Amino acid sequence: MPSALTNCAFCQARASQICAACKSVVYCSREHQKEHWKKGHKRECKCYEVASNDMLGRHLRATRDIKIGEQILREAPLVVGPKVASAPICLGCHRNIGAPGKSMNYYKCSSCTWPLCGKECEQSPHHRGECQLMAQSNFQSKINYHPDQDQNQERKESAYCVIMLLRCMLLKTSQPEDFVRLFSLEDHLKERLETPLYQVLRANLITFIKTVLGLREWSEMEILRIAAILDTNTFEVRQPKERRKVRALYPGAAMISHDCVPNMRHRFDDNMNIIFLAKRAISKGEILNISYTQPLRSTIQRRLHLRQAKCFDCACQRCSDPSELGTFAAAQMCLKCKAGKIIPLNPLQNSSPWKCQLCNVKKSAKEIITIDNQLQLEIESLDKSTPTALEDFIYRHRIDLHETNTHVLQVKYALTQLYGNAPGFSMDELTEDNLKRKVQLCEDLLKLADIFDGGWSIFRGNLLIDLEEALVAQAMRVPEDEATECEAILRQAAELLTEIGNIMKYETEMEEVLQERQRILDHALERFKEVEEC
Ligand SMILES: C[S@@+](CC[C@H](N)C(=O)[O-])C[C@H]1O[C@@H](n2cnc3c(N)ncnc32)[C@H](O)[C@@H]1O
Repeated sequence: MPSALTNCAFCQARASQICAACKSVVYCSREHQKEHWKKGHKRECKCYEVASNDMLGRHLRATRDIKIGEQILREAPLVVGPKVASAPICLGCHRNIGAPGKSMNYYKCSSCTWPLCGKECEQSPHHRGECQLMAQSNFQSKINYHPDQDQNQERKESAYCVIMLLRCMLLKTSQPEDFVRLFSLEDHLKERLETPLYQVLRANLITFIKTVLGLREWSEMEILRIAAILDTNTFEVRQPKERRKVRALYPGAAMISHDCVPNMRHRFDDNMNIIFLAKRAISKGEILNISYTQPLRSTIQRRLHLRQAKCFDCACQRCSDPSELGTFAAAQMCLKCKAGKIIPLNPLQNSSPWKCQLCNVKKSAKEIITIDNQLQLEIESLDKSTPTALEDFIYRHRIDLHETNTHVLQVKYALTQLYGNAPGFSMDELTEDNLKRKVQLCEDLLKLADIFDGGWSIFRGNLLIDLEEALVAQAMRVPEDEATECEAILRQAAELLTEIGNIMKYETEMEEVLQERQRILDHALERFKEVEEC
C-alpha cells in the first residue's frame, strides 16, 4: 500500500480511516481529518473517480453526492495551441494578431519567422521548442499578415495545424510522463484515417514533419495518432476579452464523457485552467458529463456532429426518445392530417423512417435531413439586424414547424437578443407588444432550457438576464395607479436576479452586468415605493 494510504495525511501516524469522498488519503482520527480539510484537502479532495464501461470507455463517476454549483474539477492545460485552421495568432501568448479595434502588433519571430505579437513573445515557453525546430531546419513561415490591407480579420490559416502536434511531440523528451499520459488517450485513429481530412494530413503533414523538420524517428502512425488524440480530446478555449480562440488539452478532463442533457458545465479562468461545475445536484454513483454539442440542435444533427467530430453514436436518454423528452424538437408537422407530428420510428438509427404519430404519412430520414438542411440555410440567409425577417420566418413556418422545433427555437433565441438590443429596438424604444413578445420568447425558451440544459447552465442564465431586464422595463411602464401589478413584476425580477447571481457566480466577466442589473432593479423598486407612499 502506498504510504499515503497507511499514514495519517495530517500527522503521519499510522492510520486506517480513509477519506470516503476521494479515497486517496487516510487519517488517524476524525479531528485530524477535519484539520487536514481546513489545511487544504478541501481543494484537493476529489469527488469523482475514473471508471470504465463498454459504451463510454473511460469516464468520471461521482464518489459522493455533489451540490449544485459545486466545483468538481479544476485542471491546468497540458498543451495549448492554435486550432487546426486558425486566424493569425501569436504563438507566444495566443492572442489574435489582427483583432479589430486593437493596435496591430504584428511581428515576425526573429528565429523562425512565425507571427508573434512582439519580441517578448519569442521567449514564451509555448513557442520555444517549435521555434528551435523550425529555425534549425531553415523553415520560413509563409503566413504574411498585413494588418492595414487585410480586411478579413477572420481569415483562417491551415499552416497552424502543425503547431499543436509539434508541441505534443516535444513533450516526449521534455515531459516524458506527461507524454505517456497524453499518448494513452482515446484517438479513434482507424475511423479517422478513412476521412478526407486525415488523407490530406497524411499527404502534407507527415512530409513536413519527417522530411522538412527532420523528425524521422517518428512513424507516420504515431504522428497521425497524436493528431487524432487532439481531435478527440481537446477543448476549444474562447477568451473574447483576451482575443484568444485556441484549443487546449487537459488529460484529466479528457476522461469526461458526453450526454445531451449534461450535469456539469465548464469554463476557463484567465490562465486557461478548465473548471467544471455541477449544473444540478449530482448523486453518488452518477456519471459526470458535459455536452460536446449544442442543445438547440435536433437529435439527427447532434448525433451526426458527434459521429463526425468524436466518432461515436450517442444513445443518451434524449437521443433515444423519439419525442426528445416530450419537446418534439426535431419533429415536423404532418401536412396531411394537420394534427400529428412526424417523428423517427427509431431515433438511434440514423436511417430510420419517420412517421406521423396520428396518420400513415411516412418520410425517409434522407427527406427529413434535406428539409432540415434547407431550413438551416434559410435561417443563415435571414437578415438578423432587425426582428422583421426572423418573425417572418416563424410566421411562414407556423403550419409545417411546431413551436418547439429546433429551427423555430434558434430563431426565437436570436429574437430574444434583438428585442432590447438592436438599433431601433432598444429597451426604451420597444413597443408594448414587442416588450410582451420578448417576455414571451424568454419564457418559451426557458421551458425548453429546463429540459435540455437545466439547472445552473449559462444558456438558462443568459435567458434569465434577458427576462429580468424585460420584466423591469415592463414594471417601469405600469401606470402609477396599478402599484400591485408593478410590485408583483418587480418581486419576480428580484427573484430572477438572485438566481442569475447564483448561476453566474464564477463568471467574472458578468460581474459588471449583474451590478448594473441590480442598480436598475433597486431604482425601479424605489420608484414603486414612492408611488405607493403617495
Ligand atoms: C474525450 S474522450 C472521453 C474519454 C474516453 N471515453 C476514453 O476512454 O479515453 C471522448 C470519447 O469518449 C467516448 N464517449 C464519450 N461520451 C460518450 C457517449 N455518450 N457515448 C459513447 N461514447 C462516448 C467516445 O469514444 C468519444 O470519442
